[in-house]
Amino acid sequence: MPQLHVENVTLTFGGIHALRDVSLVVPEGEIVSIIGPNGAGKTSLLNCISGFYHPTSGRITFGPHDLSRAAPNVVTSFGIARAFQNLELFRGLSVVENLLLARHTHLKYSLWNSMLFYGRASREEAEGRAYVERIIDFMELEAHRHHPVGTLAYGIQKRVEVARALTLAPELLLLDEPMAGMNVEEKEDMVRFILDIQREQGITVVLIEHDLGVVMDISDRVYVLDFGQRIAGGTPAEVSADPRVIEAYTGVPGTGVAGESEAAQPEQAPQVVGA
Ligand SMILES: Nc1ncnc2c1ncn2[C@@H]1O[C@H](COP(=O)(O)OP(=O)(O)OP(=O)(O)O)[C@@H](O)[C@H]1O
Repeated sequence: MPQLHVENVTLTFGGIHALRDVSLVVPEGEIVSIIGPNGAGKTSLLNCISGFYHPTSGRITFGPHDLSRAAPNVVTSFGIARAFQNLELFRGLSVVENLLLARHTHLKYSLWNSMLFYGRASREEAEGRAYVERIIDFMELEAHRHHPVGTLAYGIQKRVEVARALTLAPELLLLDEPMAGMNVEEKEDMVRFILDIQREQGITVVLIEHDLGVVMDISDRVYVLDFGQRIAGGTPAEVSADPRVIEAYTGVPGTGVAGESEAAQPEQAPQVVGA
Protein backbone atom coordinates (compact mmCIF):
# COMPACT_ATOMS: atom_id res chain seq x y z
CA MET A 1 0.00 0.00 0.00
CA PRO A 2 1.50 3.40 -0.93
CA GLN A 3 2.41 5.33 2.18
CA LEU A 4 3.83 8.40 0.50
CA HIS A 5 2.30 9.86 -2.67
CA VAL A 6 4.06 12.52 -4.69
CA GLU A 7 1.58 13.72 -7.32
CA ASN A 8 2.57 15.96 -10.23
CA VAL A 9 4.96 18.04 -8.15
CA THR A 10 6.59 21.04 -9.80
CA LEU A 11 9.04 23.30 -7.99
CA THR A 12 10.43 26.46 -9.52
CA PHE A 13 12.96 29.01 -8.32
CA GLY A 14 12.49 32.06 -10.51
CA GLY A 15 13.09 30.67 -13.98
CA ILE A 16 14.67 27.41 -12.77
CA HIS A 17 12.57 24.27 -12.78
CA ALA A 18 14.07 22.15 -9.98
CA LEU A 19 11.19 19.65 -10.38
CA ARG A 20 8.76 19.23 -13.29
CA ASP A 21 5.53 17.31 -12.82
CA VAL A 22 7.14 14.55 -10.73
CA SER A 23 4.94 11.69 -9.50
CA LEU A 24 5.97 8.66 -7.50
CA VAL A 25 4.77 6.37 -4.73
CA VAL A 26 6.59 4.92 -1.76
CA PRO A 27 4.90 1.74 -0.48
CA GLU A 28 5.01 1.00 3.22
CA GLY A 29 8.02 -1.03 4.34
CA GLU A 30 10.05 -0.62 1.15
CA ILE A 31 13.44 0.92 0.48
CA VAL A 32 12.86 3.37 -2.37
CA SER A 33 15.83 5.13 -3.93
CA ILE A 34 15.89 8.34 -5.91
CA ILE A 35 18.84 8.65 -8.25
CA GLY A 36 19.93 10.97 -11.03
CA PRO A 37 22.89 13.05 -12.17
CA ASN A 38 24.03 16.13 -10.25
CA GLY A 39 21.39 18.86 -10.25
CA ALA A 40 18.62 16.42 -11.23
CA GLY A 41 16.34 17.57 -8.41
CA LYS A 42 16.80 14.78 -5.84
CA THR A 43 17.46 17.00 -2.81
CA SER A 44 14.73 19.42 -3.94
CA LEU A 45 12.26 16.52 -3.88
CA LEU A 46 13.41 15.49 -0.39
CA ASN A 47 13.05 19.12 0.69
CA CYS A 48 9.46 19.15 -0.58
CA ILE A 49 8.62 15.91 1.25
CA SER A 50 10.17 17.13 4.51
CA GLY A 51 8.50 20.55 4.39
CA PHE A 52 11.63 22.68 3.76
CA TYR A 53 10.25 23.64 0.34
CA HIS A 54 6.64 23.80 -0.71
CA PRO A 55 5.83 22.62 -4.23
CA THR A 56 4.87 25.34 -6.69
CA SER A 57 2.13 22.95 -7.83
CA GLY A 58 1.17 19.34 -7.17
CA ARG A 59 0.48 17.45 -3.99
CA ILE A 60 2.36 15.28 -1.48
CA THR A 61 0.49 13.05 0.95
CA PHE A 62 1.65 10.69 3.68
CA GLY A 63 -1.20 8.39 4.62
CA PRO A 64 -4.05 10.76 5.53
CA HIS A 65 -1.75 13.77 5.91
CA ASP A 66 -1.25 16.44 3.26
CA LEU A 67 2.41 17.53 3.33
CA SER A 68 2.22 20.00 0.46
CA ARG A 69 2.10 23.08 2.70
CA ALA A 70 3.24 21.57 6.00
CA ALA A 71 6.16 23.03 7.97
CA PRO A 72 9.13 20.72 8.76
CA ASN A 73 8.13 20.23 12.43
CA VAL A 74 4.61 19.29 11.35
CA VAL A 75 5.99 16.77 8.84
CA THR A 76 8.10 15.28 11.65
CA SER A 77 5.03 15.01 13.87
CA PHE A 78 3.37 12.90 11.14
CA GLY A 79 6.18 10.32 11.47
CA ILE A 80 8.76 11.40 8.90
CA ALA A 81 12.37 11.99 9.92
CA ARG A 82 15.33 13.02 7.81
CA ALA A 83 19.07 12.43 8.05
CA PHE A 84 20.84 15.28 6.32
CA GLN A 85 23.57 15.22 3.68
CA ASN A 86 25.47 17.88 5.61
CA LEU A 87 25.48 16.73 9.19
CA GLU A 88 22.97 18.56 11.40
CA LEU A 89 24.74 17.66 14.64
CA PHE A 90 26.13 19.78 17.47
CA ARG A 91 29.82 19.05 17.09
CA GLY A 92 30.76 20.08 20.64
CA LEU A 93 28.14 17.86 22.27
CA SER A 94 28.54 14.15 22.87
CA VAL A 95 26.67 11.48 20.95
CA VAL A 96 24.26 10.92 23.86
CA GLU A 97 23.65 14.66 24.27
CA ASN A 98 22.90 15.08 20.55
CA LEU A 99 20.42 12.21 20.57
CA LEU A 100 18.72 13.34 23.79
CA LEU A 101 18.40 16.85 22.42
CA ALA A 102 16.82 15.57 19.19
CA ARG A 103 14.49 13.32 21.14
CA HIS A 104 13.62 16.13 23.54
CA THR A 105 12.39 18.36 20.73
CA HIS A 106 10.08 15.51 19.75
CA LEU A 107 8.53 15.23 23.22
CA LYS A 108 5.02 16.57 23.42
CA TYR A 109 5.19 18.55 26.62
CA SER A 110 6.01 22.25 26.58
CA LEU A 111 7.95 24.08 29.29
CA TRP A 112 4.65 25.33 30.73
CA ASN A 113 3.14 21.83 30.74
CA SER A 114 6.28 20.39 32.30
CA MET A 115 5.88 22.84 35.22
CA LEU A 116 2.18 22.02 35.57
CA PHE A 117 2.53 18.27 35.11
CA TYR A 118 5.93 17.53 36.58
CA GLY A 119 5.23 13.81 36.97
CA ARG A 120 4.27 13.32 33.35
CA ALA A 121 7.25 15.35 32.15
CA SER A 122 9.75 13.33 34.15
CA ARG A 123 8.15 10.06 33.05
CA GLU A 124 8.39 11.15 29.40
CA GLU A 125 12.00 12.16 29.96
CA ALA A 126 12.80 8.73 31.40
CA GLU A 127 11.09 7.08 28.42
CA GLY A 128 13.06 9.36 26.10
CA ARG A 129 16.34 8.33 27.70
CA ALA A 130 15.45 4.65 27.42
CA TYR A 131 14.53 5.16 23.77
CA VAL A 132 17.84 6.89 23.05
CA GLU A 133 19.71 4.03 24.74
CA ARG A 134 17.97 1.56 22.42
CA ILE A 135 19.01 3.62 19.39
CA ILE A 136 22.62 3.79 20.62
CA ASP A 137 22.58 0.01 20.98
CA PHE A 138 20.91 -0.53 17.58
CA MET A 139 23.34 1.77 15.73
CA GLU A 140 26.33 0.29 17.63
CA LEU A 141 27.41 3.66 19.04
CA GLU A 142 28.11 2.50 22.59
CA ALA A 143 31.89 3.00 22.32
CA HIS A 144 31.40 6.61 21.19
CA ARG A 145 28.55 7.69 23.44
CA HIS A 146 30.47 10.26 25.50
CA HIS A 147 32.73 11.58 22.73
CA PRO A 148 32.07 15.01 21.26
CA VAL A 149 30.63 14.38 17.80
CA GLY A 150 33.18 16.69 16.15
CA THR A 151 36.04 14.41 17.25
CA LEU A 152 34.58 11.25 15.69
CA ALA A 153 35.56 9.75 12.34
CA TYR A 154 33.37 10.99 9.49
CA GLY A 155 31.73 7.60 8.96
CA ILE A 156 30.72 7.46 12.64
CA GLN A 157 29.35 11.00 12.47
CA LYS A 158 27.13 9.95 9.54
CA ARG A 159 25.93 7.05 11.67
CA VAL A 160 25.13 9.45 14.52
CA GLU A 161 23.16 11.58 12.05
CA VAL A 162 21.03 8.55 11.13
CA ALA A 163 20.66 7.74 14.83
CA ARG A 164 19.52 11.33 15.44
CA ALA A 165 16.74 10.87 12.90
CA LEU A 166 15.78 7.51 14.44
CA THR A 167 15.28 9.07 17.88
CA LEU A 168 12.18 10.71 16.39
CA ALA A 169 10.65 7.21 16.04
CA PRO A 170 9.75 7.70 12.39
CA GLU A 171 7.56 5.54 10.18
CA LEU A 172 9.40 6.94 7.17
CA LEU A 173 13.10 7.79 7.14
CA LEU A 174 14.55 10.10 4.49
CA LEU A 175 18.27 9.55 3.92
CA ASP A 176 20.14 12.12 1.85
CA GLU A 177 23.42 10.58 0.66
CA PRO A 178 24.15 8.70 3.89
CA MET A 179 27.27 7.13 2.35
CA ALA A 180 28.82 10.21 0.75
CA GLY A 181 32.52 10.46 1.54
CA MET A 182 32.70 7.05 3.22
CA ASN A 183 35.32 4.36 2.68
CA VAL A 184 34.29 0.84 1.60
CA GLU A 185 34.11 -0.54 5.14
CA GLU A 186 32.02 2.39 6.40
CA LYS A 187 29.68 1.98 3.41
CA GLU A 188 29.22 -1.72 4.15
CA ASP A 189 28.31 -0.86 7.74
CA MET A 190 25.81 1.79 6.62
CA VAL A 191 24.20 -0.61 4.14
CA ARG A 192 23.75 -3.14 6.96
CA PHE A 193 22.18 -0.47 9.19
CA ILE A 194 19.77 0.66 6.44
CA LEU A 195 18.65 -2.91 5.83
CA ASP A 196 18.19 -3.47 9.59
CA ILE A 197 16.20 -0.22 9.86
CA GLN A 198 13.85 -1.53 7.18
CA ARG A 199 13.67 -5.19 8.22
CA GLU A 200 14.00 -5.09 12.01
CA GLN A 201 12.41 -1.72 12.76
CA GLY A 202 9.84 -1.90 9.94
CA ILE A 203 10.64 1.65 8.87
CA THR A 204 10.07 2.71 5.25
CA VAL A 205 13.20 4.28 3.73
CA VAL A 206 13.61 6.85 0.97
CA LEU A 207 17.24 7.00 -0.07
CA ILE A 208 19.19 9.43 -2.20
CA GLU A 209 22.53 7.87 -3.07
CA HIS A 210 25.13 8.26 -5.80
CA ASP A 211 26.65 4.78 -5.35
CA LEU A 212 24.55 2.92 -7.88
CA GLY A 213 25.94 -0.48 -6.90
CA VAL A 214 24.55 0.03 -3.39
CA VAL A 215 21.26 1.47 -4.69
CA MET A 216 20.59 -1.44 -6.99
CA ASP A 217 21.58 -3.97 -4.32
CA ILE A 218 19.30 -2.79 -1.53
CA SER A 219 16.34 -0.98 -3.14
CA ASP A 220 12.91 -2.45 -3.70
CA ARG A 221 12.14 0.34 -6.15
CA VAL A 222 14.17 3.04 -7.86
CA TYR A 223 13.09 6.34 -9.41
CA VAL A 224 15.34 8.30 -11.72
CA LEU A 225 15.28 12.09 -12.08
CA ASP A 226 17.00 14.06 -14.80
CA PHE A 227 16.71 17.85 -15.21
CA GLY A 228 13.88 17.83 -12.66
CA GLN A 229 11.81 15.24 -14.49
CA ARG A 230 11.11 11.65 -13.58
CA ILE A 231 12.53 9.68 -16.51
CA ALA A 232 12.17 6.15 -15.13
CA GLY A 233 10.88 4.13 -12.20
CA GLY A 234 10.66 0.46 -11.33
CA THR A 235 12.64 -2.40 -9.90
CA PRO A 236 16.44 -2.08 -9.94
CA ALA A 237 16.59 -4.52 -12.88
CA GLU A 238 14.02 -2.54 -14.88
CA VAL A 239 15.67 0.79 -14.20
CA SER A 240 19.21 -0.33 -14.95
CA ALA A 241 18.10 -1.71 -18.33
CA ASP A 242 16.21 1.47 -19.27
CA PRO A 243 17.90 3.26 -22.20
CA ARG A 244 16.74 6.69 -20.93
CA VAL A 245 18.55 6.09 -17.65
CA ILE A 246 21.73 4.98 -19.34
CA GLU A 247 21.58 8.05 -21.58
CA ALA A 248 21.07 10.37 -18.59
CA TYR A 249 24.17 8.99 -16.91
CA THR A 250 26.44 8.47 -19.91
CA GLY A 251 25.31 10.99 -22.51
CA VAL A 252 25.20 8.11 -24.99
CA PRO A 253 21.73 8.06 -26.62
CA GLY A 254 19.67 5.01 -25.98
CA THR A 255 22.18 2.25 -26.68
CA GLY A 256 23.43 1.58 -23.18
CA VAL A 257 26.96 1.21 -24.51
CA ALA A 258 28.87 3.27 -21.98
CA GLY A 259 32.49 4.00 -22.73
CA GLU A 260 32.00 4.82 -26.43
CA SER A 261 31.89 8.52 -25.74
CA GLU A 262 34.27 10.99 -24.19
CA ALA A 263 31.32 12.07 -22.02
CA ALA A 264 30.63 8.57 -20.78
CA GLN A 265 31.22 7.82 -17.10
CA PRO A 266 31.20 4.01 -16.98
CA GLU A 267 31.84 3.89 -13.24
CA GLN A 268 28.58 5.78 -12.65
CA ALA A 269 26.47 4.01 -15.26
CA PRO A 270 23.66 1.78 -14.02
CA GLN A 271 24.90 -1.26 -15.94
CA VAL A 272 27.75 -1.65 -13.41
CA VAL A 273 25.15 -2.78 -10.89
CA GLY A 274 26.42 -5.29 -8.44
CA ALA A 275 30.01 -4.72 -9.51
N1 LIG B 1 17.14 27.19 -3.07
C1 LIG B 1 17.39 27.14 -4.39
N2 LIG B 1 17.44 28.27 -5.14
C2 LIG B 1 17.67 28.22 -6.46
N3 LIG B 1 17.87 27.08 -7.15
C3 LIG B 1 17.86 25.94 -6.47
C4 LIG B 1 17.61 25.87 -5.06
N4 LIG B 1 17.65 24.57 -4.64
C5 LIG B 1 17.90 23.85 -5.76
N5 LIG B 1 18.02 24.66 -6.84
C6 LIG B 1 18.31 24.23 -8.23
O1 LIG B 1 17.44 23.15 -8.52
C7 LIG B 1 18.13 22.21 -9.33
C8 LIG B 1 18.08 20.85 -8.64
O2 LIG B 1 18.97 20.89 -7.50
P1 LIG B 1 19.06 19.71 -6.44
O3 LIG B 1 20.02 20.14 -5.38
O4 LIG B 1 17.70 19.33 -6.01
O5 LIG B 1 19.70 18.54 -7.33
P2 LIG B 1 20.33 17.14 -6.84
O6 LIG B 1 19.83 16.12 -7.78
O7 LIG B 1 20.04 16.93 -5.40
O8 LIG B 1 21.88 17.41 -7.07
P3 LIG B 1 23.18 16.78 -6.32
O9 LIG B 1 23.22 15.33 -6.69
O10 LIG B 1 24.30 17.54 -6.92
O11 LIG B 1 23.00 17.00 -4.83
C9 LIG B 1 19.53 22.73 -9.56
O12 LIG B 1 19.55 23.41 -10.78
C10 LIG B 1 19.72 23.69 -8.41
O13 LIG B 1 20.64 24.70 -8.72
